[in-house]
Amino acid sequence: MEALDTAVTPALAPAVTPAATAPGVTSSLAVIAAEIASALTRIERDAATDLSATADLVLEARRVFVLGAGRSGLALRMTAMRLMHLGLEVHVVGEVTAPAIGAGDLLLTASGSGTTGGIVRAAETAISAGARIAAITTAPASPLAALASAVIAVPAAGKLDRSEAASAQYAGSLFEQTVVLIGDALFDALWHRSGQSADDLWPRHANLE
Ligand SMILES: O=C([C@H](O)CO)[C@H](O)[C@H](O)COP(=O)(O)O
Repeated sequence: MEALDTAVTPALAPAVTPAATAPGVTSSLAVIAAEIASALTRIERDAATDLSATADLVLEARRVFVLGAGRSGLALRMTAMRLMHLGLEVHVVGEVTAPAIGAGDLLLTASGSGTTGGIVRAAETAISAGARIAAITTAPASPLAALASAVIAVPAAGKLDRSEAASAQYAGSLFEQTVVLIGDALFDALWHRSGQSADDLWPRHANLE
């Protein structure tokens, strides 16, 4: 037990700001809520944003593949689940059951930087195979965006993404939060277009614990 304490202590050492003077969780939550609202509002006003085109690409696709690295990928998995609930054939790239992508398929990607090597290479491969790309990114001039048929440009760069950070949060946190909400907005719009009721979708929810 003593050895464990010794190992953990150095990780806690940088916390030099007394808890009483540091912003509390409630304060941080208010900042995050304001940042999300600002980023999503600015998406609506951004002429480069292609929300409707992305929804159309999803509807037109034979199958939808989703791909993102790290937290961007985790956020996009939530969208993958909802699109499956909608009745679409959806695959998470990297899962053992994901088949080869091909003509008529859509690769829906999320990358804050738009430069993550594995994502860009996968997009190039997908295009070679005849698929189309949709990209959610903070960087509309990035290599990933250049490959995409539709780009949802989110003003959500974090402190490690670019020098002119749009967010006070750590790294890609704001971007990753918006990916979840953009995915929910895509789902919501597509759900209404589908004419299905909530009851129609419910049987597609996982029933194995
Ligand atoms: O997990 C991530 C990191 O913690 C930033 O918050 C990123 O999502 C991951 O590194 C992928 O980067 P991007 O492709 O630039 O989103």
